[in-house]
Amino acid sequence: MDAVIKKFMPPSAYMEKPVTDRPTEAEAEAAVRTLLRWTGDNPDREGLVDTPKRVVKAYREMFGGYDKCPAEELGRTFEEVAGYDDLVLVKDITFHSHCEHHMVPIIGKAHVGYLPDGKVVGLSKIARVVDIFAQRLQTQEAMTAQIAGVIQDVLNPRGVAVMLEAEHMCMAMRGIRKEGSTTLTSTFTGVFKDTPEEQVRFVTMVRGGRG
Ligand SMILES: Nc1nc2c(ncn2[C@@H]2O[C@H](COP(=O)(O)OP(=O)(O)OP(=O)(O)O)[C@@H](O)[C@H]2O)c(=O)[nH]1
Ligand SMILES: [Zn+2]
Repeated sequence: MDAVIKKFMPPSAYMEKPVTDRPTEAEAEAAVRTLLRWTGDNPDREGLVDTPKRVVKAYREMFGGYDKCPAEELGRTFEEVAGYDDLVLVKDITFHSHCEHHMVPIIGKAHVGYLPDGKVVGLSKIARVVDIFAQRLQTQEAMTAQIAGVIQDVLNPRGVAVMLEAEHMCMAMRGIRKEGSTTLTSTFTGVFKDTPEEQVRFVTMVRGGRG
Protein backbone atom coordinates (compact mmCIF):
# COMPACT_ATOMS: atom_id res chain seq x y z
CA MET A 1 0.00 0.00 0.00
CA ASP A 2 2.86 2.38 0.78
CA ALA A 3 4.17 2.01 -2.76
CA VAL A 4 0.71 2.72 -4.19
CA ILE A 5 0.31 5.78 -1.98
CA LYS A 6 3.72 7.01 -3.07
CA LYS A 7 2.89 6.52 -6.74
CA PHE A 8 -0.11 8.83 -6.58
CA MET A 9 1.34 11.56 -4.42
CA PRO A 10 1.94 14.81 -6.28
CA PRO A 11 5.18 14.82 -8.26
CA SER A 12 7.07 16.79 -5.63
CA ALA A 13 6.51 13.99 -3.14
CA TYR A 14 8.32 11.28 -5.03
CA MET A 15 10.84 13.12 -7.16
CA GLU A 16 14.41 12.23 -6.30
CA LYS A 17 14.99 15.82 -5.33
CA PRO A 18 11.68 16.92 -3.79
CA VAL A 19 10.68 20.52 -4.21
CA THR A 20 12.05 22.10 -1.09
CA ASP A 21 11.83 25.67 -2.23
CA ARG A 22 8.04 25.93 -2.30
CA PRO A 23 7.44 29.65 -2.19
CA THR A 24 5.87 31.26 0.82
CA GLU A 25 2.40 32.79 0.71
CA ALA A 26 4.03 36.24 0.76
CA GLU A 27 6.07 35.34 -2.33
CA ALA A 28 2.97 34.00 -4.09
CA GLU A 29 1.12 37.22 -3.24
CA ALA A 30 4.00 39.27 -4.64
CA ALA A 31 3.77 37.26 -7.87
CA VAL A 32 0.06 38.06 -8.15
CA ARG A 33 0.83 41.73 -7.58
CA THR A 34 3.35 41.57 -10.42
CA LEU A 35 0.72 40.04 -12.70
CA LEU A 36 -1.75 42.76 -11.75
CA ARG A 37 0.81 45.40 -12.68
CA TRP A 38 1.58 43.52 -15.89
CA THR A 39 -2.06 43.64 -16.95
CA GLY A 40 -1.81 47.42 -16.80
CA ASP A 41 -3.87 47.89 -13.65
CA ASN A 42 -2.80 49.49 -10.39
CA PRO A 43 -2.44 46.98 -7.54
CA ASP A 44 -2.60 49.82 -5.02
CA ARG A 45 -6.07 51.01 -5.98
CA GLU A 46 -8.70 50.24 -3.39
CA GLY A 47 -10.42 47.40 -5.22
CA LEU A 48 -7.18 45.51 -5.78
CA VAL A 49 -5.35 45.98 -2.48
CA ASP A 50 -6.53 42.66 -1.05
CA THR A 51 -6.62 40.82 -4.37
CA PRO A 52 -3.21 39.09 -4.09
CA LYS A 53 -4.27 37.64 -0.72
CA ARG A 54 -7.60 36.49 -2.15
CA VAL A 55 -6.02 34.97 -5.22
CA VAL A 56 -3.51 33.01 -3.16
CA LYS A 57 -6.29 31.79 -0.87
CA ALA A 58 -8.36 30.76 -3.88
CA TYR A 59 -5.37 28.98 -5.45
CA ARG A 60 -4.72 27.15 -2.20
CA GLU A 61 -8.25 25.75 -2.50
CA MET A 62 -8.30 25.18 -6.26
CA PHE A 63 -4.89 23.48 -6.22
CA GLY A 64 -5.42 21.67 -2.93
CA GLY A 65 -4.93 18.38 -4.76
CA TYR A 66 -1.16 18.76 -4.46
CA ASP A 67 -1.40 18.19 -0.72
CA LYS A 68 -3.70 15.17 -0.78
CA CYS A 69 -3.15 11.55 -1.71
CA PRO A 70 -5.92 9.87 -3.71
CA ALA A 71 -4.66 6.38 -2.82
CA GLU A 72 -5.15 7.18 0.86
CA GLU A 73 -8.77 8.17 0.22
CA LEU A 74 -9.42 4.71 -1.18
CA GLY A 75 -7.62 3.00 1.68
CA ARG A 76 -10.73 2.37 3.78
CA THR A 77 -12.55 -0.42 2.01
CA PHE A 78 -15.16 -2.86 3.12
CA GLU A 79 -15.96 -6.40 2.10
CA GLU A 80 -18.20 -6.69 -0.90
CA VAL A 81 -21.84 -6.14 -0.06
CA ALA A 82 -23.28 -9.65 0.16
CA GLY A 83 -24.62 -10.89 -3.14
CA TYR A 84 -23.43 -7.92 -5.23
CA ASP A 85 -20.39 -8.19 -7.44
CA ASP A 86 -21.61 -6.26 -10.47
CA LEU A 87 -20.90 -2.80 -11.81
CA VAL A 88 -20.76 0.12 -9.40
CA LEU A 89 -21.11 3.33 -11.41
CA VAL A 90 -20.87 6.82 -9.96
CA LYS A 91 -21.80 9.19 -12.74
CA ASP A 92 -22.12 12.94 -13.25
CA ILE A 93 -19.43 13.80 -10.70
CA THR A 94 -18.89 17.49 -11.40
CA PHE A 95 -15.32 18.76 -11.30
CA HIS A 96 -13.36 21.96 -11.81
CA SER A 97 -9.77 21.64 -12.89
CA HIS A 98 -7.17 23.82 -14.64
CA CYS A 99 -5.30 23.00 -17.79
CA GLU A 100 -1.57 22.71 -17.43
CA HIS A 101 -0.98 24.74 -20.58
CA HIS A 102 -2.80 27.94 -19.68
CA MET A 103 -3.90 27.51 -16.04
CA VAL A 104 -7.43 28.22 -17.22
CA PRO A 105 -10.45 26.23 -15.96
CA ILE A 106 -11.57 22.87 -17.28
CA ILE A 107 -15.17 22.31 -16.20
CA GLY A 108 -16.77 18.94 -16.57
CA LYS A 109 -18.25 15.72 -15.30
CA ALA A 110 -16.63 12.40 -14.50
CA HIS A 111 -18.27 8.99 -14.75
CA VAL A 112 -16.46 6.28 -12.84
CA GLY A 113 -17.37 2.61 -12.76
CA TYR A 114 -15.71 -0.50 -11.38
CA LEU A 115 -16.43 -4.19 -11.09
CA PRO A 116 -15.57 -5.13 -7.50
CA ASP A 117 -13.49 -8.13 -6.65
CA GLY A 118 -13.95 -8.55 -2.92
CA LYS A 119 -13.41 -4.91 -1.99
CA VAL A 120 -15.76 -1.96 -2.26
CA VAL A 121 -15.19 1.61 -1.23
CA GLY A 122 -17.47 4.36 0.05
CA LEU A 123 -19.06 6.11 -2.93
CA SER A 124 -17.95 9.55 -1.77
CA LYS A 125 -14.34 8.36 -1.95
CA ILE A 126 -14.67 8.00 -5.71
CA ALA A 127 -15.76 11.63 -5.95
CA ARG A 128 -12.89 12.63 -3.61
CA VAL A 129 -10.40 10.95 -5.93
CA VAL A 130 -11.84 12.89 -8.88
CA ASP A 131 -11.50 16.14 -6.93
CA ILE A 132 -7.92 15.51 -5.84
CA PHE A 133 -6.74 14.95 -9.39
CA ALA A 134 -8.89 17.84 -10.64
CA GLN A 135 -7.24 20.16 -8.14
CA ARG A 136 -3.88 19.82 -9.84
CA LEU A 137 -2.75 21.21 -13.19
CA GLN A 138 -4.04 18.73 -15.73
CA THR A 139 -4.65 17.52 -19.20
CA GLN A 140 -7.93 15.71 -19.55
CA GLU A 141 -6.18 12.59 -20.83
CA ALA A 142 -3.83 12.42 -17.85
CA MET A 143 -6.63 12.99 -15.37
CA THR A 144 -8.68 10.18 -16.93
CA ALA A 145 -5.76 7.77 -16.69
CA GLN A 146 -4.89 8.82 -13.14
CA ILE A 147 -8.42 8.21 -11.82
CA ALA A 148 -8.54 4.75 -13.39
CA GLY A 149 -4.99 3.96 -12.29
CA VAL A 150 -5.41 4.67 -8.61
CA ILE A 151 -8.71 2.74 -8.38
CA GLN A 152 -7.17 -0.22 -10.18
CA ASP A 153 -4.07 -0.19 -7.98
CA VAL A 154 -5.79 0.22 -4.62
CA LEU A 155 -9.04 -1.76 -4.99
CA ASN A 156 -7.70 -4.28 -7.47
CA PRO A 157 -11.17 -4.70 -8.99
CA ARG A 158 -11.99 -6.84 -12.03
CA GLY A 159 -12.07 -3.68 -14.10
CA VAL A 160 -12.36 0.11 -14.05
CA ALA A 161 -14.05 2.40 -16.56
CA VAL A 162 -13.63 6.17 -16.50
CA MET A 163 -15.13 8.75 -18.81
CA LEU A 164 -14.66 12.50 -18.54
CA GLU A 165 -16.57 15.10 -20.49
CA ALA A 166 -15.38 18.64 -20.12
CA GLU A 167 -15.26 22.11 -21.57
CA HIS A 168 -11.84 23.72 -21.74
CA MET A 169 -12.05 27.43 -21.09
CA CYS A 170 -8.76 27.90 -22.92
CA MET A 171 -10.66 26.94 -26.06
CA ALA A 172 -13.64 29.18 -25.22
CA MET A 173 -12.28 32.37 -23.65
CA ARG A 174 -9.21 32.76 -25.83
CA GLY A 175 -7.37 31.26 -28.77
CA ILE A 176 -9.72 29.38 -31.07
CA ARG A 177 -12.76 30.65 -29.06
CA LYS A 178 -15.12 27.73 -29.56
CA GLU A 179 -17.74 28.12 -26.86
CA GLY A 180 -19.62 24.99 -25.87
CA SER A 181 -17.43 22.33 -27.44
CA THR A 182 -16.98 19.32 -25.20
CA THR A 183 -14.06 16.92 -25.04
CA LEU A 184 -14.69 13.28 -24.13
CA THR A 185 -12.03 10.91 -22.90
CA SER A 186 -12.42 7.36 -21.67
CA THR A 187 -10.19 4.61 -20.43
CA PHE A 188 -10.81 0.99 -19.48
CA THR A 189 -8.89 -1.59 -17.48
CA GLY A 190 -9.35 -5.32 -16.86
CA VAL A 191 -12.70 -6.81 -17.90
CA PHE A 192 -13.74 -3.48 -19.46
CA LYS A 193 -10.63 -3.42 -21.61
CA ASP A 194 -11.07 -7.03 -22.72
CA THR A 195 -14.85 -7.03 -23.27
CA PRO A 196 -16.35 -4.53 -25.71
CA GLU A 197 -19.87 -5.43 -24.43
CA GLU A 198 -18.86 -4.23 -20.95
CA GLN A 199 -17.70 -0.93 -22.44
CA VAL A 200 -21.04 -0.57 -24.23
CA ARG A 201 -22.91 -1.35 -21.00
CA PHE A 202 -20.87 1.30 -19.15
CA VAL A 203 -21.51 3.94 -21.79
CA THR A 204 -25.21 3.03 -22.01
CA MET A 205 -25.61 3.41 -18.26
CA VAL A 206 -23.70 6.69 -18.28
CA ARG A 207 -26.11 7.91 -20.92
CA GLY A 208 -29.05 6.97 -18.72
CA GLY A 209 -29.94 3.60 -20.16
CA ARG A 210 -30.42 0.35 -18.24
CA GLY A 211 -27.14 -1.19 -19.44
N1 LIG B 1 -4.55 17.09 -25.44
C1 LIG B 1 -4.96 18.09 -24.66
N2 LIG B 1 -4.76 19.36 -25.06
C2 LIG B 1 -5.18 20.35 -24.27
C3 LIG B 1 -5.81 20.14 -23.05
N3 LIG B 1 -6.10 21.36 -22.51
C4 LIG B 1 -5.67 22.27 -23.40
N4 LIG B 1 -5.09 21.67 -24.47
C5 LIG B 1 -4.46 22.19 -25.69
O1 LIG B 1 -3.11 22.42 -25.48
C6 LIG B 1 -2.64 23.07 -26.66
C7 LIG B 1 -1.46 23.98 -26.34
O2 LIG B 1 -1.05 24.42 -27.59
P1 LIG B 1 0.10 25.50 -27.85
O3 LIG B 1 0.17 25.74 -29.33
O4 LIG B 1 1.33 25.08 -27.12
O5 LIG B 1 -0.46 26.77 -27.07
P2 LIG B 1 -1.35 27.97 -27.63
O6 LIG B 1 -0.57 28.79 -28.60
O7 LIG B 1 -1.89 28.69 -26.43
O8 LIG B 1 -2.49 27.19 -28.41
P3 LIG B 1 -3.96 27.66 -28.86
O9 LIG B 1 -4.90 27.26 -27.75
O10 LIG B 1 -4.24 26.90 -30.12
O11 LIG B 1 -3.92 29.15 -29.05
C8 LIG B 1 -3.85 23.76 -27.24
O12 LIG B 1 -4.15 23.14 -28.46
C9 LIG B 1 -4.96 23.48 -26.21
O13 LIG B 1 -6.24 23.36 -26.81
C10 LIG B 1 -6.01 18.80 -22.64
O14 LIG B 1 -6.55 18.51 -21.58
N5 LIG B 1 -5.58 17.82 -23.48
ZN1 LIG C 1 -5.36 25.25 -21.87
